[in-house]
Amino acid sequence: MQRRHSFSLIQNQSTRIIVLFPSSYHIAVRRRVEPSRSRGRPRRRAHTHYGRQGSGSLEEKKSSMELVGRVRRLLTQGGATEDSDADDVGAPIRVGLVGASNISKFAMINAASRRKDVEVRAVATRTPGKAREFAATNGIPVAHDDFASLFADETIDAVYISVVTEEHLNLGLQALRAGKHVLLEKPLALDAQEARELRDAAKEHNVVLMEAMHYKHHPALKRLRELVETEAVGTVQEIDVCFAKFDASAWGIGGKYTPEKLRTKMLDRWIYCIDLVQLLAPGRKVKTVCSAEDAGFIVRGELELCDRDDERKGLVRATWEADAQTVRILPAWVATVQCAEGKLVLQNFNFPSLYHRLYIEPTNGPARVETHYGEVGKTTFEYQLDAFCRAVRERHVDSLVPPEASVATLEIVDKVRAAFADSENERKNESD
Ligand SMILES: NC(=O)C1=CN([C@@H]2O[C@H](COP(=O)(O)OP(=O)(O)OC[C@H]3O[C@@H](n4cnc5c(N)ncnc54)[C@H](OP(=O)(O)O)[C@@H]3O)[C@@H](O)[C@H]2O)C=CC1
Ligand SMILES: O=C1OC[C@@H](O)[C@H](O)[C@H]1O
Repeated sequence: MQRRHSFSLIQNQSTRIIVLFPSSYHIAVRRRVEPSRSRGRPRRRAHTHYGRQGSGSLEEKKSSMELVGRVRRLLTQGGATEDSDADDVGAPIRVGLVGASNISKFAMINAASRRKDVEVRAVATRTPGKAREFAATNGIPVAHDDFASLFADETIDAVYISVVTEEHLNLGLQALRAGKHVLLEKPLALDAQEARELRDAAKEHNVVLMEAMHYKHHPALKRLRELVETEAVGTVQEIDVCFAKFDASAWGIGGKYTPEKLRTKMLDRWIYCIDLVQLLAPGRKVKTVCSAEDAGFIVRGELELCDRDDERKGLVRATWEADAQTVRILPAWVATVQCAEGKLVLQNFNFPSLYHRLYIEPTNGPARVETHYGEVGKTTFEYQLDAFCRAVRERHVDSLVPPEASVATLEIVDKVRAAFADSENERKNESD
């Protein structure tokens, strides 16, 4: 294949070349990483994936316009169409926002505006006045200056919590105990024990608890799972996930994180890597954390996953890396699944509704590329809201996102954290 590089960056100690050509969705990522300190083996293969070639054709222009339409749909409110959701499901679900966050605009306000069966009725913030301002800007009828009065509001059926992760347990428990259904931003909690407490409270109060892992509900992810499950290119051998996005604060722009804050900030990104590994290798348990390294804005890990019943059968190696420090124009959110008879690559697994490419590359056969946008432009958050509404109406959370899955993911996170500590100690000992 002929390569066209429109933009490239060579960056940082771990050698990374990023090539981007957003107007034609041409994103290439090449990574070459030094051998792992702990095992002396290369942590990653270098790999490159190129989208469609060329630019300027009618088809290119059409797809650029489609991209613009998808971005607009994410950023704006819109009316419910005639055939949009459940007219006959009875009264709308009345939602309260816990936190006046940016993400709540996309994940709840804009998503709800496109359906008739959800009403965003109230918002609460801890900072007096902020809720009123947010309500006025976003057309929300009720504003509360504290969370307790939102939880006590009997006109609210469900809440969407999108405040800092450190507060998920506290506010999640208050909401569940008040009998509200809860859509709780990812990561569900800081660790597995907190997640278990939330899961148990939801059960006790017979309400729905769903983690807002929006990406999972998109058709592109469903297709990737189907290809894995049907062994389209053989059994899974290795899963490699990269979640990388520039963060200004990593460079001291717009405020610096404290070391504590940095840890949760990065967890809020690398949780996706572990979550995706879980999604693609369901029912497996972590046999070993081969290596794990937390270097602030770059967090890496390597796991061995084994079948629950038979450790010799189907060992899968999973590697992942989250990076907020590399300068990049577009995020690199890439999942690579190496199978016995080929490879599957999903570019932009995190926001597939904006753009994505799914590469299917059999070892002995022609490679192909697929896209799965589902309903034109429908965002990952709209798919997520479909699932949440279904869960509320049926009192049953989708098999993609039950609280057990969040607990299982955080159990792996806890193991990885323990390995971080080991690798830090190892490094200290080496330098002494
Ligand atoms: N699904 C997705 O794509 C995304 C999800 N997220 C998730 O959303 C959540 C919030 O993200 P983040 O970027 O940290 O949001 P922000 O730092 O923007 O905070 C959002 C809200 O949190 C409130 N807040 C901050 N600290 C506290 C506290 N101690 N107690 C109560 N409220 C508090 C802020 O209130 P105030 O203004 O009054 O300080 C603000 O309303 C996280 O769980 C994150 O993982 C974030 C981005 C994207
Ligand atoms: O959930 C997220 O996805 C997008 C990221 O930019 C953000 O930091 C994270 O919270």
